[in-house]
Amino acid sequence: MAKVAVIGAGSWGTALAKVLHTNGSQVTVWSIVEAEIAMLRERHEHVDKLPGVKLPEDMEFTTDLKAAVEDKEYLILAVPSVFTRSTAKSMAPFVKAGQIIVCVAKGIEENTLMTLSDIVEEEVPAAEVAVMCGPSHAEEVGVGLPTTVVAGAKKRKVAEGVQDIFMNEVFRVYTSPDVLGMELGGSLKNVIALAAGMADGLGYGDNTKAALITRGIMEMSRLAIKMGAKAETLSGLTGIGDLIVTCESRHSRNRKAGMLIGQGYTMKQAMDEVKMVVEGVYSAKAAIALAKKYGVDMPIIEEVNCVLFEDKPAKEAVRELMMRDRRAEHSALEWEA
Ligand SMILES: NC(=O)C1=CN([C@@H]2O[C@H](COP(=O)(O)OP(=O)(O)OC[C@H]3O[C@@H](n4cnc5c(N)ncnc54)[C@H](O)[C@@H]3O)[C@@H](O)[C@H]2O)C=CC1
Ligand SMILES: O=C(CO)COP(=O)(O)O
Repeated sequence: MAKVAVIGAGSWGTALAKVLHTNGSQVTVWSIVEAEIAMLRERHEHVDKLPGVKLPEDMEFTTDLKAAVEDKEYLILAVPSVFTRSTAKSMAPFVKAGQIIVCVAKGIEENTLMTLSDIVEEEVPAAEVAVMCGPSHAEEVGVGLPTTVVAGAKKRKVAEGVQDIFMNEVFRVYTSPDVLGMELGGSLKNVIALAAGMADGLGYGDNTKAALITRGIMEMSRLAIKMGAKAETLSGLTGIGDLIVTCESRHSRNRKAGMLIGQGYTMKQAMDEVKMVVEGVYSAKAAIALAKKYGVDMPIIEEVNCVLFEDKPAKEAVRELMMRDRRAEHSALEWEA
């Protein structure tokens, strides 16, 4: 039986805590939000963020970070990306060499352009750092619908350890050494999902959605590969797989926020309405900064930035994408002489 703490009690942390407990781990859930812990203790259910998913009576809930972190083999870091650094910094004094921190959030830090695992390595040098992501909405994981994800780490042993504690007959976990590719896939897809949602909100159709997903994965891949990620990762679960689920699913927070913006809500109104974290809004500026730094063309992500931060109407953004200079689909393909 592994001793595990889930740090962050939003919808994802709660769903993963349930998976770990089902698999026989002893699970402690920590949140900085006292009212959330009080609710979890009393109701054994996150009634706001994951209603209908009952948590076991012997799961512990605490606001005491030291107690949560100490003596645990695995620390599952499930706070939204904007709180990753502050939470990691607060955990650092309690983390001992060899404890494994698994980053399950998705994002790129706006001012440093760092991935979340890099932030955790910087803040908690004693820890071994892993990531886990893929096409996995909490609402479906919480009720045990078959789901596949990938556990990533530089060392195979660490990734396989994460695979061991999470894997079961409805939660299949692959492993990968391409942590960078996984994290870029998981973060950039949220920005494309905002665009897909905007298309839905504008009343556009399946053709538009397919175009955004296909051209979206191309621009995500262009950047990720230039940064050193592997092409296979972008065409796997944490790339195209996660992009498909987030652009299509009724559970997707980013798609929903985009849809509201497409219907005329402001970014702030849309984020308030979704009530859970809309990571694409935070990753959008970082994505465009990385595109500039690495000299990569990312037209969809550029237009999403214009809609979010420059009040460009979503309809106008789609028109501009459609009216870009004509070109070949794959510029590297050669023509007959
Ligand atoms: N919900 C999902 O289906 C999935 C979410 N993720 C990722 O997991 C991360 C967390 O997402 P959700 O659980 O959906 O978010 P959420 O919006 O449901 O939960 C946010 C939680 O953050 C915590 N929090 C609030 N303020 C904080 C602070 N100042 N410091 C530290 N923690 C604080 C609280 O526990 C709060 O419930 C995101 O990066 C998301 O992209 C990844 C896969 C699936
Ligand atoms: O990353 C996630 C699911 O894989 C959560 O983000 P969305 O809810 O926007 O899809």
